[in-house]
Amino acid sequence: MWVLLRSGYPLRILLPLRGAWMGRRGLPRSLTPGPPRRRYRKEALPALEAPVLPVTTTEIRQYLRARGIPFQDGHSCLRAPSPFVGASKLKDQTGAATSFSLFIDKTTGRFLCMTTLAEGSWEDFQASVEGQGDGAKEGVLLSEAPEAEDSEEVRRIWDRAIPLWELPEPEEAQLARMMFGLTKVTDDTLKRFSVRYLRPARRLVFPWFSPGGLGLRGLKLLGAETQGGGVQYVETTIPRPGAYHNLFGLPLISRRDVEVVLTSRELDSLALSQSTGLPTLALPRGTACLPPALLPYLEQFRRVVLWLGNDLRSWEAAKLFARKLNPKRCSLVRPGDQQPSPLEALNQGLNLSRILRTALPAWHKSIVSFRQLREEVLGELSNVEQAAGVRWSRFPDLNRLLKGHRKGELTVFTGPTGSGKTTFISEYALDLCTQGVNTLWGSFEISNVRLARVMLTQFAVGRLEEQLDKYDEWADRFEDLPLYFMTFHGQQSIRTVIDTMQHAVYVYDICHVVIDNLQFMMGHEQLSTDRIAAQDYIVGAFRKFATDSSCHVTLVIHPRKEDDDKELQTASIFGSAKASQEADNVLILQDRKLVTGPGKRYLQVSKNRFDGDVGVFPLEFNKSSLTFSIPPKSKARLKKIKDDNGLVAKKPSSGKKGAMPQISDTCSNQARNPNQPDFSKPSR
Ligand SMILES: Nc1ncnc2c1ncn2[C@@H]1O[C@H](COP(=O)(O)OP(=O)(O)OP(=O)(O)O)[C@@H](O)[C@H]1O
Repeated sequence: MWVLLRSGYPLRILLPLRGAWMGRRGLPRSLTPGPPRRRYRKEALPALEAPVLPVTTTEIRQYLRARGIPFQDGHSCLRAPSPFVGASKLKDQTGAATSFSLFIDKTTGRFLCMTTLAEGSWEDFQASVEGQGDGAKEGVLLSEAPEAEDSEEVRRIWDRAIPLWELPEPEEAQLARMMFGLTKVTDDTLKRFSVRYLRPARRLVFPWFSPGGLGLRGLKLLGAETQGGGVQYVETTIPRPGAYHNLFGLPLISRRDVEVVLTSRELDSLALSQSTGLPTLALPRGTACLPPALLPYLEQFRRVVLWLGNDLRSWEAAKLFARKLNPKRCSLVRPGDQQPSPLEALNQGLNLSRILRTALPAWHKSIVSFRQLREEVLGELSNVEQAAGVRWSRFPDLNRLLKGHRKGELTVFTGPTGSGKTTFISEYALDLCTQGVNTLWGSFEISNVRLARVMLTQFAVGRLEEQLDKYDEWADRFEDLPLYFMTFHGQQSIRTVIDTMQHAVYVYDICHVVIDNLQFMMGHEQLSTDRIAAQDYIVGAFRKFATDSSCHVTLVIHPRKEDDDKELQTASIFGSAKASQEADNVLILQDRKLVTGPGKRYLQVSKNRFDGDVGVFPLEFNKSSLTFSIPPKSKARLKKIKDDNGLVAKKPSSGKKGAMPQISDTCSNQARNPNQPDFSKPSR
């Protein structure tokens, strides 16, 4: 897990959260057996509190021009001669392709020198340029020492793994092929991609070679387990996922290749390469993210086809990644019965080249006709469950009402002061994050350490103070969640916050931003009319961000002062009606007793733009785990329906659509007792 470090302005500095509080387990973020990956840094790191100004593509260009540095415009990067390549080496190189070996990310300014593998921030680059004639004087090229522990492990596993066709027992080889769906993948294909098999663990082993084939930098191990008639794949990477930046298949790409097919699994790339002969690369973390660090390796391609899988999530990911890669050069293979994942297509005897020809351009004009939309509409209709978004595993009632958590929406959340808003929203976001929703937190009121402590307690569903020996175990698991924190504290300008969010979407493929709370962006306006106007502006900015970035924003807003004996309503949200109008969902944490029940808090869904279902359900706070999701078993659940003017008791209902709870292993005691009254949906 990483922290976005604030420095007054958007952030291009990243630190592992471990440094701040995770502590002891020192697994490496970057592993470099083989030639070390070099990271360029200034002699003194910038002080964390010093402002780091945001950079734009225009500024990067202006800077390069002003310094007389020639550059070429690429798809996601600018290319320039590398100051990190020795002069003699440069002289030997004639073509621009080799001498322009520095790739500068147009959005972040980060650079990578393909020749030396030096990398760093835009400030690092400027420092090296300004320190010239001898660029290395101003700074130090740091060879990141390979973590001995990991390199040894990589080497040990790799040496013990053997090619599938060298397995002594034909039955074992046959079984392994069947488990991984590789019965139609030839030995030759496995050989070309250097895939091995680790017998004792029954894992396929995919290597990560340094560019240029100079050494082994890491591994991915893939296990296959049968589950309910299907196969469940389990992945382990060394180094751990955050530092595993392997584009599997890269050593097979030639400089002259101008087209590539990106897949989300190594197995898919094997199938594609074998049946189409086209260059193909597998993304290191599937549909979860496309780290910008990989973009320089994809610059050479004039056409990129994304064929990421056969579900709506893969389709959404493909659209997001295409934005980063430059949609004008991207085409997307749409999931469908006749267009499953590449490996399945191979196994079903489908023609993969023909499927690739059906790929749709990612570039959309501003005005489209229904003809261009009809396939998307069909996709949504035939995948209603997936279109409803990611379902909570701890809050079945939220699934019942909201149906799921969808990209591009704005959720406004309110509740009385001190009622537990932060605590609840922390668990609500954590639940999604554990299911792979990349999450960015903006906690302006409580420190990240405090927040992380609450979240970790909720994650472990128990008090860690009393079992510190388990701390590392939980912390390690927690650290692998796609969870990031902005380090803002106290008042912030909305521009800075939105810039940071945009940066995080680009760098970490963030799909959910939680802002706690909006009042910290309102400045110090004293007049209430100014405050309301400021709030409207901020809500509008978050709305626009959610839509433009296809990212869900959950915004905590304080309520206006109300009589203590009144329930909060949508109209109780501080400010004008703008917040509730712009919001797709409005959630209210009520801390008054239900009229007929024992619950102390309950959650009210008072607006749901997706399908209109609104209603309430009780929340039982568990003080030791700080969770709301595990109610005491014995208590009767009472029912209410929501009406914006107050709460009205309603009879239990049964057999409602979407009433099935989602049960996870952390909340299996949540399964609803059919004899207990259900909570309602309601009136609209
Ligand atoms: N249902 C609850 N019952 C008792 N204590 C609770 C409950 N929910 C949260 N708490 C505790 O109350 C304290 C305040 O909770 P929290 O910070 O989540 O409230 P909040 O509504 O976000 O506050 P604020 O209005 O100041 O932003 C925390 O110590 C939390 O553990």
